[in-house]
Amino acid sequence: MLLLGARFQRPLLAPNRCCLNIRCKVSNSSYPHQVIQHVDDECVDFLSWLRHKSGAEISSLLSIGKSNYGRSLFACKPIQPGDCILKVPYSVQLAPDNLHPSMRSLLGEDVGDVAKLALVILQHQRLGQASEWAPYISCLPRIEDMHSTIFWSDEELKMIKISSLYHETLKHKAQIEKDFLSIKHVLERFPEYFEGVTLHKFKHAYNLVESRAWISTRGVSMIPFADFFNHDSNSETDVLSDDFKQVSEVIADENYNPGDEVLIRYGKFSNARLLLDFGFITPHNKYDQVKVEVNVPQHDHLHALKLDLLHRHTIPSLKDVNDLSSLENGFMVMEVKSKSGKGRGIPQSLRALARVLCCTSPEELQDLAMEAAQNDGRLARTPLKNTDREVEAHQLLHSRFVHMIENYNEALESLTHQCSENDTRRMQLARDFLSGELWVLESASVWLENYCGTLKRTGSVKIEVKKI
Ligand SMILES: C[S@@+](CC[C@H](N)C(=O)[O-])C[C@H]1O[C@@H](n2cnc3c(N)ncnc32)[C@H](O)[C@@H]1O
Repeated sequence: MLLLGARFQRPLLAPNRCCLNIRCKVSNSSYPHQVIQHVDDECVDFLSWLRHKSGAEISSLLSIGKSNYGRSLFACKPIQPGDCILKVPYSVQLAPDNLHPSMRSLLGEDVGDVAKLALVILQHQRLGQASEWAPYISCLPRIEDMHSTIFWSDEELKMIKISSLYHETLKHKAQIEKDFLSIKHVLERFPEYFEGVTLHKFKHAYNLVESRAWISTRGVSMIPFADFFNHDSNSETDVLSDDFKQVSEVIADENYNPGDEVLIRYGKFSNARLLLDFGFITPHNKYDQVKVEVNVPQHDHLHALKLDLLHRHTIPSLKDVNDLSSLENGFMVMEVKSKSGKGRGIPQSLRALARVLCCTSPEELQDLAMEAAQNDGRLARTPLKNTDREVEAHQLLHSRFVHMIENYNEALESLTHQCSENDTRRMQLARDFLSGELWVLESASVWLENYCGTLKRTGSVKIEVKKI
């Protein structure tokens, strides 16, 4: 979901999963999506309905059209940085408090806002034209047009089995099933609204919320019209919420010509997150990251000592996935941009773990513990004094990356064979997704190789000490 920026208050922090973070921008070329833009006839009613319902002008600068990304917003007049391009009052946003109190009162505390808002959508879907929200509800995509991995079949999911997204998807599907069980009694209690609502339909409504709602002071909100913005990870524009004026608004951060598609940034999301929540990925995503798991091997004769040392140096207050506290969860690696730079993109905590893994005696571990105590308490954050050991630690990481790269290449190869006859959108998504993760892994592998080579040549870690 999207995270809504706030103007007069700090933005609410997005929990692990959920909602969008609104920003906008258009690509550098002029009229980037103009060729395929056409006025979206289905939405003519929608705009006049929204204006009427809110009693205010929503936007005189944007029009609704279609692009490769589905429904989209285009500049219909010249737009300059600082222009307010859209204002949607809270009164025409859908939130969990739109759920009828008689339904809300039946829900347990464990039922989250996404599930509640999904119920609101299901209710209005059933009401059809009788719903006061019909013009908006009818603009929402059908399940057949949505590609979040939660909708992928087991066969399709196998295509991404190699990535941590596979397990994330299974976990998320299990969560949705749990939520479905928690609201099932409400479905049964109100058959006039929910008869025939299956898990499949609930999942559809659930993902409509996840792919189009913002976290707000009302919990989670669907913001009609604003949710027609598509995503560009390079964009800088936000949707802001003004609790005082009770409106959500978007301020342009650059110039747009009439006909340009206005794109926002939903958040600094990896492709795994985009694919899970929104059903697409962006090529060359600078926020892409890959989960790498490295553990202390069971057969290591210092297994217990190493685990103990690592856990003693875990800082519980840090929930950062790249802290040693997240050992069970792996480490998130991002693209390493320069093969000779500082290796930014590979978490320091992962390199620290590799240094610990390479220790072969209790004394070496003891030295690391003492060094940590003399510094900021963090373990193995500087290169090992013993250059051979430092090289060994990074070679260990390098071999882990090489292994993953081989597996990714194999997975991609098998997809290429499968795709020749029966290419589908999801296969293409799987291929692009895995290629993006492979790119990240290769960049890290090249850096590690270079680091080890330099260390071996110079026989010293002096330069690197400065870099870290
Ligand atoms: C908030 S909605 C945006 C409006 C949407 N295009 C529609 O037709 O209603 C988010 C959805 O738009 C599509 N989308 C947004 N940005 C995209 C992009 N950069 N590439 C591909 N699809 C995108 C995805 O289907 C996503 O789930």
